[in-house]
Amino acid sequence: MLYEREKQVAIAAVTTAAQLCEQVRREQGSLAIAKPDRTPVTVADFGAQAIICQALGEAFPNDPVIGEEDSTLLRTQIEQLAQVTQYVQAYLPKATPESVAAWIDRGNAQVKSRYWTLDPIDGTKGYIRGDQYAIALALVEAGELKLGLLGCPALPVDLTQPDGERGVLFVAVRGQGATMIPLAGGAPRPIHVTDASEESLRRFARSIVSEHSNPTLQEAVVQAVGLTSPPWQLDSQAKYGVVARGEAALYLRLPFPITSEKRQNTWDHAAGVIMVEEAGGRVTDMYGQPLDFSFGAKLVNNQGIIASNGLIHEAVLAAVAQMAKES
Ligand SMILES: Nc1ncnc2c1ncn2[C@@H]1O[C@H](COP(=O)(O)O)[C@@H](OP(=O)(O)O)[C@H]1O
Ligand SMILES: [Mg+2]
Ligand SMILES: [Mg+2]
Ligand SMILES: [Mg+2]
Repeated sequence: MLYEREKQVAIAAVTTAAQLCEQVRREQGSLAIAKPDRTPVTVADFGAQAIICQALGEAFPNDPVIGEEDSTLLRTQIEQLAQVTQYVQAYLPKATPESVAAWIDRGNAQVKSRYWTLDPIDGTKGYIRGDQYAIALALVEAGELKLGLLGCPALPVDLTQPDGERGVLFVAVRGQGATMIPLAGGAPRPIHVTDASEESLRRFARSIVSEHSNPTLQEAVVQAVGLTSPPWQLDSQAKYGVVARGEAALYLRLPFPITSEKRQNTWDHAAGVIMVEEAGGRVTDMYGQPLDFSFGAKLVNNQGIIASNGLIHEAVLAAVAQMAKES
């Protein structure tokens, strides 16, 4: 099978990173430090990036990784660097503060035709709050997504059973479909988007942090296309997983204001996009253009995200175009 080795290395690395994140959350709770842009980062973000970059570096030494974190801030925080090193040593006993910082910085490479993109914790604010987060890893070749993984340690296997089993790993390979595997171990199960024929599935997914998108406009759009059930509000790319496995018909992430020039980070979307596509859905920007992953860190050619079951995509695009004209 194509990408079999990449898939196995990535599954092992993301699973290990998920264990590290859960252990740090149990032991450190909401502890975080602020980055220069004032967004939070934790010992677990750094530890997960170190674990995954080390594994990718060993298996695919020529592949660059474009990751969210770097070691600049961590190198000035001796205590936190020591803690990250200690957590990483549970899996890599020879790790030192210097090697941990170097593994983290493997995630700041220059983009090449083939590259990996990594968000060691997507939804850090959710992670700190005790809610959803995802470890997101994807492989891009010549601008096309080939492999995507979303480790979601806190996501219920079934969203309607919030007290049931938690912890899933979503895996998608181009042309081979999307699957969900219990993080505790078990067989992969194929997943598919919903046909949204049942009232209960006429739901959409949105961020909890309202500043990350445009909730007012999004509400108007979903009303216009008849997604009248209350939304799933989730941090992180778990939203893409929920669309891919058919629990929501749509994930909308429209910019605020709608004319904003800000661009999305590649690592906030790559793994989620291939998950929805391989589950039978469709993902475009708010103008209906495919997302262009050929640039590296930013989706410079795209604005806004629409990830749907495919069936309602054109109706959503039309509603967004109408709202954008009016606003
Ligand atoms: N003003 C903004 N607009 C859009 N995305 C933003 C944003 N500020 C932060 N983000 C991104 O939103 C991500 C979380 O998204 P969500 O709201 O879906 O959970 C963050 O990922 P990290 O948590 O990895 O930093 C961050 O990259
Ligand atoms: Mg992110
Ligand atoms: Mg992150
Ligand atoms: Mg962040």
